[in-house]
Amino acid sequence: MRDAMTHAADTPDVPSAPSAPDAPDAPDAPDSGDSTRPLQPPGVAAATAAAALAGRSSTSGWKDHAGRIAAGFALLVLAALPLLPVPEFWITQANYIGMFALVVLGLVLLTGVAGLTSFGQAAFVGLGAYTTALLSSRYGVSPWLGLFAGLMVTLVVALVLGWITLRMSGHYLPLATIAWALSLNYTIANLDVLGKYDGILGVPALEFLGVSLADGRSIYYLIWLCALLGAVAVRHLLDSRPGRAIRALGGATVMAEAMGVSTYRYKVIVFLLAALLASVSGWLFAHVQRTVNPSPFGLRMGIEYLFMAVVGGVSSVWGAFVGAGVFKIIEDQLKELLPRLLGSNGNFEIIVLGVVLVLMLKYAPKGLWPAARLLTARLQPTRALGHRPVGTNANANANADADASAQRRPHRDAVGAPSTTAALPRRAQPARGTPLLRVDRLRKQFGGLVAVNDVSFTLHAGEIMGLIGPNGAGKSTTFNLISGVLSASSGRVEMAGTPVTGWPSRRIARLGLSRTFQHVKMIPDMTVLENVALGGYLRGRSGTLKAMLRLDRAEERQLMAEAQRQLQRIGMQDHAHELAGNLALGPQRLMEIARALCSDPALLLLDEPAAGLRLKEKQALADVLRQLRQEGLSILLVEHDMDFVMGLTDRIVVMEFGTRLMEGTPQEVQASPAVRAAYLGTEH
Ligand SMILES: Nc1ncnc2c1ncn2[C@@H]1O[C@H](COP(=O)(O)OP(=O)(O)OP(=O)(O)O)[C@@H](O)[C@H]1O
Repeated sequence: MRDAMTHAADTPDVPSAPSAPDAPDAPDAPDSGDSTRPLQPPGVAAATAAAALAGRSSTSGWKDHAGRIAAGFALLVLAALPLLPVPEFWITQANYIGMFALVVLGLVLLTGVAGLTSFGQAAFVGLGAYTTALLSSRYGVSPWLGLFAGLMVTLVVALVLGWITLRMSGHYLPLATIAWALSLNYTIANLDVLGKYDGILGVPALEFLGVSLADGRSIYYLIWLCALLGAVAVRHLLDSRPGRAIRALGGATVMAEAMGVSTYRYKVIVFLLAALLASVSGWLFAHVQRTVNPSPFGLRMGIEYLFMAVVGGVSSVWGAFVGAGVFKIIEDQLKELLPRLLGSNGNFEIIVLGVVLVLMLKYAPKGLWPAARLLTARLQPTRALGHRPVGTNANANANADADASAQRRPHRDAVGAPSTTAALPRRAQPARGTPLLRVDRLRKQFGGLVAVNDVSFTLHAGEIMGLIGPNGAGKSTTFNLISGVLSASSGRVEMAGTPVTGWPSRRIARLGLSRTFQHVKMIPDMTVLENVALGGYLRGRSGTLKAMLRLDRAEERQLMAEAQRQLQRIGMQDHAHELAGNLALGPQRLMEIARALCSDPALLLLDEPAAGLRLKEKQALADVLRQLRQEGLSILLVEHDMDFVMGLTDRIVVMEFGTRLMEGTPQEVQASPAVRAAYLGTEH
């Protein structure tokens, strides 16, 4: 168990959606210290970091430049399209692509990033469309008020649905989305007031400052304004404090909770955002079509939105546009072509699209946008690759799409000027020698197995305590009970005088407890710097709206500067912009320590921090931990490397078969025949 890691760190094909680093029984992989850079004492690292950042800028500068030119060109084409003498059909297509992309953007957040699959987004489109259609056509309400009303109706319905379904896991959530997609659609189709299957006719056109948006060319700008604003807001969100928490939802919830994140709250937020984006699309749809009926809001359309997301790249913001565009254009062409080819009418395009989806899942599961990014990264001039900074690799660059990786730019700003960024406030450490952690007859049973059997000990502020014992002794389970990852069967845990037994880990984290995990838990497609910054979650305040409006930059700079500082402290600064999933096990463990330190803890729980490190790295890590102790931090560590433990700890608790065998100084423990017997597996 102890040498296990959560994923293949050197896998070149890093998934753009978070994988499952939280899985407790992840496959074992050999330790690899090769890419580990020696730990450096605090302060020595600054020059190296600056050099790495300077080296980095030439590659990313080229990419940024090319990216900006491509984006500028795309915007120019978008802006000019309605002014050009192109067929009306093109404009209609572009309008639908913009409206579809809005819904798919929600799916990028919900499914691609947060890992919550929904087949029901079309129902939210329907809520937005029907609300404005009903109010504006029957009651003469302004369509702009209809937008607001649609958003409110969607918000209420999504809140209720989210509250009921978002605690479900596995296959149950997608099944639940199918259920509510069907029931919402049938409800709409059977209400007299909504015109049943005939729907509502005579929906008025939108007007803006007295200008009618009745024709396709004039509403085009509004549709694309909404779509692009949605995309920018989603990108901003993903590149922020709440964004990092959202990106943990896809497979790192245990870790995120231990860093103080309420993962359920963020699931609800993402669900609401996706529903609201769909509702805006529905509002536009109603005023483009000037009529609504239930069929565009059914389950089939819900599946097609997911299809678009997968085609474009389910975790990629710009992939939403690619997916919507490719889907709409191919579907329309097939609708024209297939009946002519086959000589009869029918929805043959569905069959072809189904086959295309299966082939895409097989050969390009990440979607077209990430595939295009990979291709352009490969075509990148070798000159630029030659300037790649220490610690990064081509795969990191190529896979750094996730569009979630928009985050890099501000981070560079942040770490580029750490001296001008005010440091985050720090917690007052408890007085040295006072009891900080009291564990009293703590017990955990897994069925008939007593993993932790009435264990008691007290850790005092400012000391480093070791928790050792043979494999299976119950050390990691004890860690999980103390930190709230597992709930105790009985017993009591007190942190700084506060009873925390039964508290969830995010609540305990607020008291200043931070931890690392026996099996590294991280977000592999986020950079090392971002992973570490997630540790500082509780030190920030910026919420979702602030992040989407980009009003969080000052705080974000502080968080990033703090993350950079902690990386420097443990000698990992050269890896700051590398994808965490590309690190070897040793650096991943160090990254976890930096992440825990980023929370400014009073008590640090380290589960096998030295595993995967080379001798010099272990010695440097021990130096860093001693330095932390000097600064007043208290540390409880589980470790199998006896030299490391004996040279570092003040006191040691030895466990065997779930019970506390003894407690004493390193010398007392080393001299104990009982401890030796426990390790040798003999009677005592
Ligand atoms: N979730 C679980 N369900 C059932 N049994 C578990 C669970 N977690 C741990 N155990 C069992 O509890 C016992 C203690 O496990 P634990 O991981 O705490 O030991 P450890 O001292 O940390 O061992 P190692 O040094 O090998 O990591 C083991 O027998 C283990 O198989």
